[in-house]
Amino acid sequence: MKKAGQVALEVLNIAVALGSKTILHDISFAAKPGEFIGIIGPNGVGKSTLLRSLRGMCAVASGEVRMYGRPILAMSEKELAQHVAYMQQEVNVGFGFTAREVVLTGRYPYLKWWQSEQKQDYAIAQKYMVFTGVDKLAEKPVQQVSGGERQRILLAKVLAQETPLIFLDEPTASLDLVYQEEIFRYCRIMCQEGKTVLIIAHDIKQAAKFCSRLILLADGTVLADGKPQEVITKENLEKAYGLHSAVFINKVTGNLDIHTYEAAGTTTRQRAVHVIGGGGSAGKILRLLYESAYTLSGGVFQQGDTDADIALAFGIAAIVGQPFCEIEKIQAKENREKILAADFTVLCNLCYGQQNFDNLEAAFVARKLIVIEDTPIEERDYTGGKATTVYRNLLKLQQVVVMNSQQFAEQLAAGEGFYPVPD
Ligand SMILES: Nc1ncnc2c1ncn2[C@@H]1O[C@H](COP(=O)(O)OP(=O)(O)OP(=O)(O)O)[C@@H](O)[C@H]1O
Repeated sequence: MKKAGQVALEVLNIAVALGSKTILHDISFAAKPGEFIGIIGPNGVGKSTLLRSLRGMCAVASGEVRMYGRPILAMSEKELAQHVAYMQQEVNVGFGFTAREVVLTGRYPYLKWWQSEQKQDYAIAQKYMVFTGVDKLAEKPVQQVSGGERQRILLAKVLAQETPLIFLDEPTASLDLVYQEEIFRYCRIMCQEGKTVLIIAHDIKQAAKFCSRLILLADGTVLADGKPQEVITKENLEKAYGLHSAVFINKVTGNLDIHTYEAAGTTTRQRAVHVIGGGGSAGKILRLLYESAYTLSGGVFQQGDTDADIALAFGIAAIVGQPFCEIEKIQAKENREKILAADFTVLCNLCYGQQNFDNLEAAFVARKLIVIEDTPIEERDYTGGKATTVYRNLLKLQQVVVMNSQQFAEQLAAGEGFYPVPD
């Protein structure tokens, strides 16, 4: 008997072995009605095994699984099927069955052995075929529908089971982007109606966009469990997938986004570089240097500026000032300290106004300075010529090397350094 406010699913310290191999261990979590939980993790980590165990299709070596307070081992197959509908990764749909017949099989937990489907079962099947947009295919043999349509027919079947819990094992595999999003949207609607959905997903960005919670598996257990932004961090992605990444909020979509990159030859961070930028001038330079394993600092950027966002995404120590304000004394001082502490400094192709003029003056203290020049200084000078004069004086200094950002990228990739002596 389900009661309001009850936990839908409890997983109490389970371990699962297949043959002699322990696949999962120390797994505990609880799921409430209305939660949309994405299960993510690398290939072979045990996501399908976990879902099968929670459905009672794979025995647990220790621990217990409960649905609405009842241990699943105490439930009959029919009772279980009234609690949870499960869409497996590989489903063999019987040859010659129409879409409607397939969806109607979702009603079997409610039929007595002597009964065939009733009028009401047909109505329920119809309702979910409409919901997943396959009602027009009702009389078509499932062998004659597309992969995407087939997935939606199978989803309608799972929904026709009308269970409070729904488990989906990669329901979006082999679907195009539109169908993938649709399945996630259907799930979100179902959760808003009070169901609990557990979905195995490989597309982390999509899972983060739609799921209310993510469970990340690694090394046979739960590495992280929480809201998408708590689970999808560069540290967790590195631990679980061995993936080097920057995690950030995409300003265009407003969604969590991930930038992945190949790690440089060395995993230990090498020489220290300070990047003077702002207004988006430093983004590419910061990314290139970070991916080449330099230890970075940057500034003085302005809050809300993409350079500040990029620094945040990569976990780079950045000096960030208030937008539309002159660089404050304390930030100017910190900027110079970082420049002095760095092995070399990069002055990006930034535009100068009164507010950020100190960024140009600070560059004079650099012992080694690379000046990125993609556009002539005159086109970037909003100080009435003052910045141009100071910039020209800067370029006369012996420690200054001038190049455009393309040359910078090429020299960095070549790994030869920027100076005749090591940087
Ligand atoms: N019958 C079996 N006997 C022994 N080991 C098995 C068996 N079935 C699967 N495994 C192993 O169990 C581990 C977990 O498999 P599982 O399919 O649960 O992983 P997964 O995370 O769902 O993978 P994927 O992302 O590739 O679908 C894998 O290492 C797999 O090789």
